[in-house]
Amino acid sequence: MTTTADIQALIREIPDFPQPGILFRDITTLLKDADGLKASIDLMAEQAVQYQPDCIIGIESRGFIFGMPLAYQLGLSFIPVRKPGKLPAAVHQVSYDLEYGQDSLEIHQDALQPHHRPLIVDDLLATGGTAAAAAQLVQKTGATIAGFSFLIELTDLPGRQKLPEGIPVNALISY
Ligand SMILES: O=P(O)(O)OC[C@H]1O[C@H](OP(=O)(O)OP(=O)(O)O)[C@H](O)[C@@H]1O
Ligand SMILES: Nc1ncnc2[nH]cnc12
Repeated sequence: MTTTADIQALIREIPDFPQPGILFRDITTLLKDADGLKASIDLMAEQAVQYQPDCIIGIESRGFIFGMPLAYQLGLSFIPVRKPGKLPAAVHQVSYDLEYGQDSLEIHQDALQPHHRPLIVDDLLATGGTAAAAAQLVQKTGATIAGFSFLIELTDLPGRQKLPEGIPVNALISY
């Protein structure tokens, strides 16, 4: 059986990427291990089901890697939250700060209805700027966020504090 400790051991650390002072948690070494990849999705799905989501939101781009298989495994639909200029129909947009820069995210205005309960999925929670922006996008649609699901949380950064209060947050692995 592949455990969370096994999964953690497959994640590579790259110092000073993409800029000095950042310790980059590289998931490509996990993704190229078939057992590690399967266990990551299985364990995230087992955990996420308790939030009773009715659809999955994946945040471009690493959030797609985990969000889509999670949606497939749980039998749910998938909604992409994308970087600016990629979605073709009318969008909501939110700007946010990253651990290393600034960016914007967009969602199609008709992606969610107010009765929906999306689970927001990403590979990693650092400062929380990205996930908080995705949450703001969901709020613009009137839907209720069921929870947040991450593979990795960097606990020395105040990511959780940036997320809306009272909504469950889970990460498989903490550093
Ligand atoms: O909690 P935060 O400080 O916002 O950082 C976390 C975000 O940073 C990374 O994405 P990045 O913007 O590097 O894009 P990518 O997924 O396309 O690599 C990561 O995949 C998260 O989405
Ligand atoms: N330290 C980090 N490692 C990998 N991805 C990240 N995204 C934001 N911070 C990161």
